Amino acid sequence: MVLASGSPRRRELLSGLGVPFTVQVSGEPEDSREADPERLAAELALLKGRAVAREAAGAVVIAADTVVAVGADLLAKPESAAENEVFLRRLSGRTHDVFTGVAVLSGGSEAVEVARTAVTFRTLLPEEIAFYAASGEGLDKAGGYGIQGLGMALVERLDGEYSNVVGFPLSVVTRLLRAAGVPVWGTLGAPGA
Ligand SMILES: Cc1cn([C@H]2C[C@H](O)[C@@H](COP(=O)(O)OP(=O)(O)OP(=O)(O)O)O2)c(=O)[nH]c1=O
Repeated sequence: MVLASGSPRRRELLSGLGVPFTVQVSGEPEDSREADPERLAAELALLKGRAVAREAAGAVVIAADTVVAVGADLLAKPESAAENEVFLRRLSGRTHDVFTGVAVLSGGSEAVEVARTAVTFRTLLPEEIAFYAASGEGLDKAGGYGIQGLGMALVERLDGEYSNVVGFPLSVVTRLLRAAGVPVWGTLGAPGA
């Protein structure tokens, strides 16, 4: 199995599934004009997977992409602490959606699925926004926060899978890998599950 991702969070979560893997990142920039966040997450996950599958014949390749959507806006990774503050002001006191697309490619077949989690932020004080942005934690993360870190303190409520927000929805990952013949936690599961 090959993980087509440079994300340390994905590596860590995949490590827990009991299946050996290597990491290979294509380095090709992903590009899409898709405006719908769910379809975008699926498309980018597939593009990342395909770029690596071309160079990893015979392997099962898994890739993912996380998209944060608030209203009609998509929040990518903030490029500076100042932009991170703008993102946090946008997220404060409201609910946004986190979509992660997971693509599994093996032997010429492709499967892709998207998980969605609704995340509600509490209303943040301006000082809290400045403090969190200055920590730098949000800079390499879609939406500008990390729920697995200090960013946990920003979140009031979750509706959906936690691991999806971290960037690797384990229910989807497990299902797609088993369907591709990878024995997650030592089993392929019930037939047709
Ligand atoms: C919202 C949120 C995002 N993130 C991360 C998950 C992803 O790593 C990142 C979204 O960017 P992605 O483009 O999905 O992934 P990536 O660039 O980190 O890695 P690669 O393309 O090589 O697979 O944001 C968190 O770690 N915690 C969070 O709470």
